[in-house]
Amino acid sequence: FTPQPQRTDAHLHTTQRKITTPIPNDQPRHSRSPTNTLWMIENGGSQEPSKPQPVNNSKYLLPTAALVSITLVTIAALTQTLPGPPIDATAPPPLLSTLPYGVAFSGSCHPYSAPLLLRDVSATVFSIMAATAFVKSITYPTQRGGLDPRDARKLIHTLSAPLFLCVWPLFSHAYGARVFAAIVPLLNALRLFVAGTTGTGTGAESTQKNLDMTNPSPSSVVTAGTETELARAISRSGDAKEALQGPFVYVMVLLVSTLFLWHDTPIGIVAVATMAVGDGLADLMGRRFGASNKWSFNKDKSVAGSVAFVIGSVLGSFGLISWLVWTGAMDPLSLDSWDLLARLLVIAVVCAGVELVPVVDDNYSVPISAGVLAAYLLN
Ligand SMILES: Nc1ccn([C@@H]2O[C@H](COP(=O)(O)OP(=O)(O)OP(=O)(O)O)[C@@H](O)[C@H]2O)c(=O)n1
Ligand SMILES: C/C(=C\CO)CCC[C@H](C)CCC[C@H](C)CCCC(C)C
Repeated sequence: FTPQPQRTDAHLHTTQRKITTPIPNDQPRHSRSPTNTLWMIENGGSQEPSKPQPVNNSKYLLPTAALVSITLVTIAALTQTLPGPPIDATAPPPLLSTLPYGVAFSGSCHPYSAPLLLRDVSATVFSIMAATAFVKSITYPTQRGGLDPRDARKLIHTLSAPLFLCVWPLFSHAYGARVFAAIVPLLNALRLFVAGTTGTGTGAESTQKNLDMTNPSPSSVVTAGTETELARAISRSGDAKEALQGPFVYVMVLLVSTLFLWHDTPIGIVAVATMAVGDGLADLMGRRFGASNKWSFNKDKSVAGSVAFVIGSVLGSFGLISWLVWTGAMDPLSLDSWDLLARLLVIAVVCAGVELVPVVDDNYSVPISAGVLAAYLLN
């Protein structure tokens, strides 16, 4: 018990004392910091501990960033900087078409018409709202102890990207539609960046850090915004800074695949499905059924997890390719279904091996390996 110097502050009309109590290790993760610093704020001398009410000052981040990005891309489309539908629909226009003034390079696209623009803006707004609602549907129960954070992290990992690719048919056939779609992973990358860099850490840490009563300005009060909730729900250790690791790489892979591969080719689809569904199911199934069948060369991972990886990758890739072809978003491949499944199986088995390599971050190695193999075997 270390009483702080008595201080009253006209601004706060309170005094405070710091009580540090060690927390046993069997306590829930979020309270298992080395010391659970509990700030007691005495209001008028009462000894009742009271937690500061968090101020969500990041709730305007997502809508503001969404409005700015959609406005900028719309202006690009209206000024013909962003190209519309390819003139020769049988041949995808060159990559340069998506770059600013790229249509001048290729000359192979119509202008962005108003109906196409309205469709792509609407699809973007819907996807942003759906992404926020989907993530919230997992972080909300996790924040209240209804879901193990490790399962929450992997459920979001497994489902986010496939669900995003499932809404791709909502976007138009304009070449620039991929730039609108790329706004969705870009905004989530921004959310993760803000959560990981604003030091909103775990419960005690953020309380201690943000309740700096030497500077009782509103900005020093805990900012428990949705970004903090998101970062804690997808963090293995409870440290919000983890949002800048696996999760950030995941959405950047999704951004690059959307912007530069889109559904012109199966390469990005296979890379994303292998990263999301394959690696996600490997974790979820491996942690449950892998205890007795660990690999001899990598005791952290199991045969059960690798089998789940292969099955998830094949079914995820095949399912998403089939969906995009069936909805007309993607041209049919020149392979029949069994040939496609066989090639996807080869890609999945090789990537399952890559996932077992302990010295490389599988958030990079798996999608890159899947994309290179898909370019060779499917394109
Ligand atoms: N082939 C695999 C892959 C994973 N696992 C199980 O899932 C856990 C987490 O797997 P990992 O890929 O290491 O996930 P993280 O690295 O924690 O998550 P991320 O890839 O998102 O960073 C492993 O400890 C193991 O219990 C497994 O049994 N077999
Ligand atoms: C926890 C993650 C990886 C760790 O291995 C994944 C983080 C995912 C982001 C928090 C949210 C990504 C949302 C997608 C870009 C869009 C989904 C849209 C869809 C319609 C639900």
